[in-house]
Amino acid sequence: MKQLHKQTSLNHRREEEMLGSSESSPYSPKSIKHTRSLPRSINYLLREQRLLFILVGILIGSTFFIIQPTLSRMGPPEPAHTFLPRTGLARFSGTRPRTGRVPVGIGGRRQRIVVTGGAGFVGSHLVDKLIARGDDVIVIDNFFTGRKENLVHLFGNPRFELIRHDVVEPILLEVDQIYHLACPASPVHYKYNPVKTIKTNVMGTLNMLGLAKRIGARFLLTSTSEVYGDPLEHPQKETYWGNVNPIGERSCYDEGKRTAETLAMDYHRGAGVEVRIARIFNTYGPRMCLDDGRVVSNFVAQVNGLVALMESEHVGPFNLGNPGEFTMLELAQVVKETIDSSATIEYKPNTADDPHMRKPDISKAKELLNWEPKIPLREGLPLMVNDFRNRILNENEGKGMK
Ligand SMILES: O=C(O)[C@H]1O[C@H](OP(=O)(O)OP(=O)(O)OC[C@H]2O[C@@H](n3ccc(=O)[nH]c3=O)[C@H](O)[C@@H]2O)[C@H](O)[C@@H](O)[C@@H]1O
Repeated sequence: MKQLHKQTSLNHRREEEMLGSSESSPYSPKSIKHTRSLPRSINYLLREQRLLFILVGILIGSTFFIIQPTLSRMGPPEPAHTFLPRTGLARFSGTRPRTGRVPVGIGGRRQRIVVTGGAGFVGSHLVDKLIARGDDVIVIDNFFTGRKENLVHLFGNPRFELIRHDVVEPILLEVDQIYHLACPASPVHYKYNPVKTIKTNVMGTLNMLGLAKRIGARFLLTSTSEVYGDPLEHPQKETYWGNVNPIGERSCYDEGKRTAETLAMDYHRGAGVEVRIARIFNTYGPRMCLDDGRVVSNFVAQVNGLVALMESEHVGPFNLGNPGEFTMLELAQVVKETIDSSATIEYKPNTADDPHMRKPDISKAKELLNWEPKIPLREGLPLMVNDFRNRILNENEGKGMK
């Protein structure tokens, strides 16, 4: 009963509302004339000057869109590189404008940079250079051959971060540039676990290229003169395809780096990633592993070449090395003259697949990157040897920090 009563009074109220809206509303006396002749929406617009508001809105909107492009042209030049907000990831469109890149250190904003293998010999010098330039640097290293001592002077610097991580596992970071150096580089180290060396070169490079693609970062690969193998062309230009044994003891490194180059180029062509490829020739200098065992030929000046390449508009590959050629006997002579006159020379059989001669043609780096090595062997060697001596004398060498 109660329910029936409720329903009846509800219907009654609805009827009243309907009547009221069309005939007896005390709130819209002006509209009564129009309601019968015009559709409801037009009637709504005309009522209380809604149309005027709409027209003013359209006028403001179109003024903004006409003026906006002019304003953005008057603003500071936009760097060609896409900078990502710290809070979000963006995808590289593949058609980024290449003009207007502000050279780093000349009024540009500081960059966020990842250096994989940054605790190593070349990597740690590179990190020093980037930090000195004012960038934020994140080092990723699994400390296979790298050492915390190489970076200890940066601990506590708010622009420096160190992450213990193996690049064979993916990692998600937001940065503007990736220098990918992580890889055991000396034969004693890469032959220690050849399968892991290949894995680092393939999976590690894939992961870092994938990251570069995802966040729109520029990616630099440190490849090596080993991609030329035991060269049949001398000196080696970047156009030379090499002579590499695919099944030898050194193949894990040589072929690993060749594959890394292939991956970089495929990400570049296929996914529009901005890649840079450097082929480093044997480098020597302070912080080199004491047991490195590689023949010295270039002081760490290569680091400047890496930065010049990263900031350039050239993909590469670029040979970064010293074209000054010397035999092992000549090198031994320099050591005797500049470091230890009592040193004696021992003759030992060569290791398998060791290249018989190698000499970079660096015309391309000279011309396009304005780079060439500056420190002659006689000056550079004693610097490295002093560093070795200090480290051997230091009781903590190799202990505690690793
Ligand atoms: O001259 C070259 O061709 C080489 O130069 C450097 O190598 P380098 O600094 O001389 O060698 P290391 O001192 O052994 O540095 C390699 C770094 O990579 C790190 N690493 C190695 C292996 C690995 O799986 N993950 C990883 O982070 C090591 O711990 C170390 O810090 C580059 O790191 C190599 O990529 C390049 O091939």
